[in-house]
Amino acid sequence: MSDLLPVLDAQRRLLALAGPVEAQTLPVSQAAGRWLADDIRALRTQPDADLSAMDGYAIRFAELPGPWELVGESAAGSPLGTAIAPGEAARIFTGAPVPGGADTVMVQEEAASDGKTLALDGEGPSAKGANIRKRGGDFDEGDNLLLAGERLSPPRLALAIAGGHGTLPVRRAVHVALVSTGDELVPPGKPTGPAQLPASNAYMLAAQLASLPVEIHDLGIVPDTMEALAKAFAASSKADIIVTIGGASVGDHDLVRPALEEAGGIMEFWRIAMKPGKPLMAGTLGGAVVLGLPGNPASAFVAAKLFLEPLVAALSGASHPLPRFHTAPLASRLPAVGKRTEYLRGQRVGETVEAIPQQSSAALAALAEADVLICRPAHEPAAEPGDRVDILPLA
Ligand SMILES: Nc1nc2c(c(=O)[nH]1)N[C@H]1C(S)=C(S)[C@@H](COP(=O)(O)OP(=O)(O)OC[C@H]3O[C@@H](n4cnc5c(N)ncnc54)[C@H](O)[C@@H]3O)O[C@H]1N2
Ligand code: MOO
Repeated sequence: MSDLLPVLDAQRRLLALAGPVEAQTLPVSQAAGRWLADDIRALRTQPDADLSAMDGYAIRFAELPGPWELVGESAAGSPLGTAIAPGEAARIFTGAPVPGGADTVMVQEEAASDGKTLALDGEGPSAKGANIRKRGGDFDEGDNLLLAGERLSPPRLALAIAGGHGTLPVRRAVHVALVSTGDELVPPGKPTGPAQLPASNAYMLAAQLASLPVEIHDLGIVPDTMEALAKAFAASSKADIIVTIGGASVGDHDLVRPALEEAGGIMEFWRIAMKPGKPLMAGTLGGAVVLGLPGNPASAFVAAKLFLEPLVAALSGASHPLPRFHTAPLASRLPAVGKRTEYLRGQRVGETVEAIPQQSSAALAALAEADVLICRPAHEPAAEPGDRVDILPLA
């Protein structure tokens, strides 16, 4: 077991195997969720004028409590056009430019007006400039709004558009080939004999990647023969990432590593100090990164969370591709950890978390119940109720 690679070392070695895919320019309507390939500067100032933050009246603060003569209105998109003179006020709406001469907006709830004249009817604005969003209060033209390597979250996408951009430089979608290996596997919905089971992992992995910018090529089920695996590798050689599922361990039918080498690929590392997911393998084949995931469903899921999702993010240009752990207090005791870091399938109980009793890496029913992974580093002593543990929320 001494040759098992610590998880963080393995993650770093994996992410070092390939750089980001090429950049492309996409219309903003297609750029959500992509990672930026360049910094984004503001092409305009926002707001580009002093705007009213409320519905009310534009006045001079020094003239409070009025009365004023009403001389017109300023609405969002159609400004008053002239400045107000002393003794004058203008009707104004949220988002409308404040007319010249005015320096304050009085909210309509604190005003009395017959449409021609206006007077204070309440406390009134507390200071000069009240209820006005100053020009450039959000950002100024030329400001650096976003950095290369940041992901276009919904607010960041909106910020880039507000900054004047109609297209954005992003990384293209990452092409991921999925290869399910095993003579026992049967396509979904087909009858199974006692020695068979439905091939579920590729669908789980595709769903795990669904929120990332990927194009999935599912090569289906490949029998446990060198020829079949060699054909699958050849068919997926244009992918950025080739994911094999199963056949990663040490049995006589675990052929992924020899088949990769036979196909001209290079194995970079194999076997990680993690539970589940130990037999994970990484390598390269031409320009593709090959990730060999274990076949057990919980092993494949956890290995994909810790390795495949970060690899996709790194190839997509992410500056911080590794998952971010949180902490939560334990609801119940956990035993001391052995030589492999454990990723326990867990559930939230109020503010606390607890491990599901069934931790077999073959148990899909238990995996499907989990809403967190509880991370317990190798060699940690037992943890008591209330102790904080690292968790990775699952959607
Ligand atoms: N002597 C040893 N045996 C095993 C070791 C070891 O170190 N020494 N490691 C064990 C661990 S840990 C794991 S995890 C498994 C992983 O083995 P493989 O990656 O070779 O996976 P398979 O044997 O092909 O399959 C394991 C299990 O998962 C099922 N499976 C496979 N593919 C799918 C799929 N696409 N969808 C659903 N289920 C799938 C398969 O039928 C098996 O039941 O090895 C241990 N053995
Ligand atoms: O690593 Mo295996 O994934 O422990 O069952």
